[in-house]
Amino acid sequence: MTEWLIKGASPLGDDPVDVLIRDGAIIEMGVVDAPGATVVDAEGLILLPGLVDLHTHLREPGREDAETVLSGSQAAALGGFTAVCAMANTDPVADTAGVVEQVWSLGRDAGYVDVQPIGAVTVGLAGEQLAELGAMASSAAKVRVFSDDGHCVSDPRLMRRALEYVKAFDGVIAQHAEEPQLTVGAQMHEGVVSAKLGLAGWPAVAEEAIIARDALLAGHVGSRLHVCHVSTAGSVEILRWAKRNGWRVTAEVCPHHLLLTDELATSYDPVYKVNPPLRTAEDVAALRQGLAEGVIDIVATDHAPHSLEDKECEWSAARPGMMGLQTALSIVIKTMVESGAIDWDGVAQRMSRTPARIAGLADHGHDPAVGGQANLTLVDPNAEWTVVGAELAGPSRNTPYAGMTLPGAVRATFLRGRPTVLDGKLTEGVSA
Ligand SMILES: NC(=O)N[C@@H](CC(=O)O)C(=O)O
Ligand SMILES: [Zn+2]
Ligand SMILES: [Zn+2]
Repeated sequence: MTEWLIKGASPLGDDPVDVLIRDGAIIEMGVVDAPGATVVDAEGLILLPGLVDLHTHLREPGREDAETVLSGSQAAALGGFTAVCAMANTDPVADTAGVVEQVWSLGRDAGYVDVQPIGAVTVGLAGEQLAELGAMASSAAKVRVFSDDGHCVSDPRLMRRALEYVKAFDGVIAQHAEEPQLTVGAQMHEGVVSAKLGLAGWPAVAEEAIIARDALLAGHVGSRLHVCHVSTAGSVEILRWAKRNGWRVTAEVCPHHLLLTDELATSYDPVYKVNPPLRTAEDVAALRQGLAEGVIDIVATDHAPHSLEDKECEWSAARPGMMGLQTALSIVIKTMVESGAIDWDGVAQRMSRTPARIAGLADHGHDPAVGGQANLTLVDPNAEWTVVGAELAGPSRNTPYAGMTLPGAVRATFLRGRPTVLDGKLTEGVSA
């Protein structure tokens, strides 16, 4: 088997070392000479544990015209990820052992990242009847994260039962926090800009009310709650309160909510339409602060590719969601690292270690160390690149960052000791 020698990389920004990889594992770190090994020149590059995304939409089965497990896996590898959690809002919905096993094996065949399926909480995401959570947990896909994402589990009794049920196998319910009665017809954040544009608003309280309720429920039954795509300053306050109470609540923020605001809707370009919506500059500041403090635990992409027909249309007809896998790390560098709010260790914490722990992915989220599995990412912190929608992996191109020049570029990604990306380009993958 091929040996790989990464030369002169800086683990988490520390002093440069060489890293020798064989049979999927790191076998030596320091000043290493290995004549037979293939050398990867990593001078000036940061070495991170492979990134882990807790919130990805892969669209297969059902909307392969927008993304497949293969194309989404490739986008993930290019973005520096070694594992992604695939959301359940596919067609058919991932609400049975059969569907989650199918997605899991498609991911393994694709061979670019570990694809860990998320199971639906309710049958068909309909919010009426619990799905077969136990069967999904004991399937080959070993599901631990359950979510009706795209929809809120709004019935408090059902939410309580789901939280209680997953306790048996240390599962977690990942909630899309949106009180549906408060967002009927909503098109964008409810505020000054929506009033000016005459678009129906999605108020902050619709998110905050559900987070507060679910935190109370999770505290009451002693279960794990994860809050998806936190978007408001008020939500950060509620999470701070929940954590102070010692409840088992974790939360994620998406890159787009760390950078973009509702002002962008004045263009009426549906590329800026997303759930929850882009909020105000005050919300953006509070989210950055919450992420720096650890009140918000992780960054997750909510990568939501959509076909051209679903996105290149008028605002009200467009589907919500934006692509994010290939831009996530750069947006985090731009919003959090360049400002000094977090360092590279902080990036590893929020984009690898903690998401791996929440998802229960034992092989991921470990700092580079001798004996450990080689799931690694090499980043050039000084590179810049300009985003072009048509150059992103997969058939969709709904990126809100088109034309922006972003800092930081992924140069290589290793999955179990084999490169999925080298020199910033995809390899053949690591299947077979
Ligand atoms: N975020 C979005 O705007 N859309 C997501 C669903 C979701 O994450 O709620 C999608 O599946 O397209
Ligand atoms: Zn959602
Ligand atoms: Zn989502």
